[in-house]
Amino acid sequence: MAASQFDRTADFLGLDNAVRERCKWPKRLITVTVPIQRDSGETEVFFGYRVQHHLSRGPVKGGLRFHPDVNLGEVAALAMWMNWKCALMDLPYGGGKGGVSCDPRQMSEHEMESVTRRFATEILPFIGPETDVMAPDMGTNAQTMAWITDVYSTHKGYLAPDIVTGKPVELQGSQGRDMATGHGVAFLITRAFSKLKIKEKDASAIIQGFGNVGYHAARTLSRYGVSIRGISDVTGAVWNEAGIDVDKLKEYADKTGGVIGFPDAAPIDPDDLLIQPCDALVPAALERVINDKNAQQLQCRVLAEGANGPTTPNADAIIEQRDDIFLIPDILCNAGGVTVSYFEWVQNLQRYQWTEEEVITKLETKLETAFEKVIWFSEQNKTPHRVSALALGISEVAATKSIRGLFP
Ligand SMILES: NC(=O)C1=CN([C@@H]2O[C@H](COP(=O)(O)OP(=O)(O)OC[C@H]3O[C@@H](n4cnc5c(N)ncnc54)[C@H](OP(=O)(O)O)[C@@H]3O)[C@@H](O)[C@H]2O)C=CC1
Ligand SMILES: O=C(O)CCC(=O)C(=O)O
Repeated sequence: MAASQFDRTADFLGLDNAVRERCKWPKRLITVTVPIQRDSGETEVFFGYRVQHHLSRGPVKGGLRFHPDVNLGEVAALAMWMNWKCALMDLPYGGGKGGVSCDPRQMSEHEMESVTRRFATEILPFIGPETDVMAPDMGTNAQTMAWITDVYSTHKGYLAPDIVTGKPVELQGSQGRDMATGHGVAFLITRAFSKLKIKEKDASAIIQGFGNVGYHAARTLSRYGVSIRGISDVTGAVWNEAGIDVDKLKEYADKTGGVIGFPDAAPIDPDDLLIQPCDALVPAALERVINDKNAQQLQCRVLAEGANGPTTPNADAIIEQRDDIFLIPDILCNAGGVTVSYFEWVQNLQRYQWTEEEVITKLETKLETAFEKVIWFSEQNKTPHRVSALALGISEVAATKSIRGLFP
C-alpha cells in the first residue's frame, strides 16, 4: 500500500527517476531476536524490527509497535509513511518505525519490561538522539518509553531523555503528548466540519479503537459537543444512538479489559459499526479496515484516519468517485502525535519544559497550517486529499535529497 501510494504520487509529481529511487527505498532495515524468560520459567524468542527509511532531514522518528501481526514489511511501510508525515508537518526528521511480534494481551508487566529492555539493548548501536528517536505506537505506552530511556541512559552513564519521546512527564516527557494524537484528530475533524458547515453540537462520530488515539479522539470530540454513538476495541463494539459517556466507558474498559458489556450501550457487530450513518468516522486501530467490501457502504461525511493505513488503495478509488466523503488522510490526521513528540525532543535538548497550554497552542497552529496546505493543494491541482498530502511530503524529501546531492 505504502509503495503503491508512493508510485502514484511520484508519477503525479513527475519525480526524476534518480531521486525517486532514493526516496522510495529504506536506508536500514534492522532485524533482531529478542529472547526473554517468561514468567513460567520458559525461554521464548521474539522477533523485533526497526526500519530507518531515510536520515536526509534529521534523525528518523516513529513509533514502536507490539502486536502479534508485526513483521518487517509492515514496519517498513509504517516507516515510509512517517517520512511523508514528518515532511508534511515541517519537522526536521526522516521516517522510522519499529515493532516486536508479540501479544501484549498475553503478557505480564514483567514480560513486557523484559521484551522492551532486551529489544532496546539489541538495537542500541543503531539509535540515538541524533539518529533514531522512538515513541509509543500500538501496544506500547509511556512506561515502555521509560524502560528504553533507562536502558540507553544506563549504557551512556547519564540521563538521556532525548533518546525517546512519549515518556512519562516525571521523566521529562512533554505535557500533552499522551493526548496529542487523539486531540489532533478531533481538532482536524472540527476544521473539516467548518468547511462542510457542520456544527459540532449537531454532529455525531463513530470510533474504531479505544486505545491512546481512539480514546483521546473520542474524549476531545465529546468535549467539543460531538455525540459519540459507537466505539469498538478488540473485544467488540458498542452503540448508543443518544451518545456514549466516553469517560464512563473508559472507566468500564479499564476495569473489565474492554468495551464489550458496557451497560449504557448496546452491542453491535464491529463490521456493521463502520457503515452506520455519522458525521465523522474515525478508524483508530488497524490497517486495511476500510476496503473494497465496505467503502461504497460508508455513511460518514468525514473519514478521519486516526490509524496508519486504515484505507486500502481499492477503497481509495471508490471513495474518490464519491463526492460526499471528506477524507483527512492518515499522514495529516494522526500527525499530532509526532508533532508533540518533536516538541518533547526540542524541550529535552534544551532541558526545558513548556506548559500544556503552550504545547497545545503550538500543536493546533501546526495542524491548521498543514490542513490548509493540503486543501489548497487539492483545489489547485484537483487531486484527492491523500495525493495532496503525500505530494507535499514527498516533494519536501525529494528536494532535500536533490540539494544534498549524490557523490560521485
Ligand atoms: N499512539 C500514537 O501517538 C499514534 C498512533 N497512531 C496509529 O493509531 C493506531 C492506534 O494506535 P494506538 O491508539 O497508539 O494503539 P493502542 O494500542 O493504544 O490502541 C489500539 C486500539 O485498537 C484496538 N483494536 C485492536 N484490534 C482491534 C480490532 N480488531 N477492532 C477494533 N479495535 C481493535 C485495541 O483494542 P484493545 O485495547 O482491546 O486491545 C485498542 O483499543 C495505529 O494505527 C497507530 O499506528 C498514529 C499516530 C500516533
Ligand atoms: O511520536 C512519534 O514520534 C511517532 C508517532 C507515530 O508512530 C506515528 O505517527 O505513526
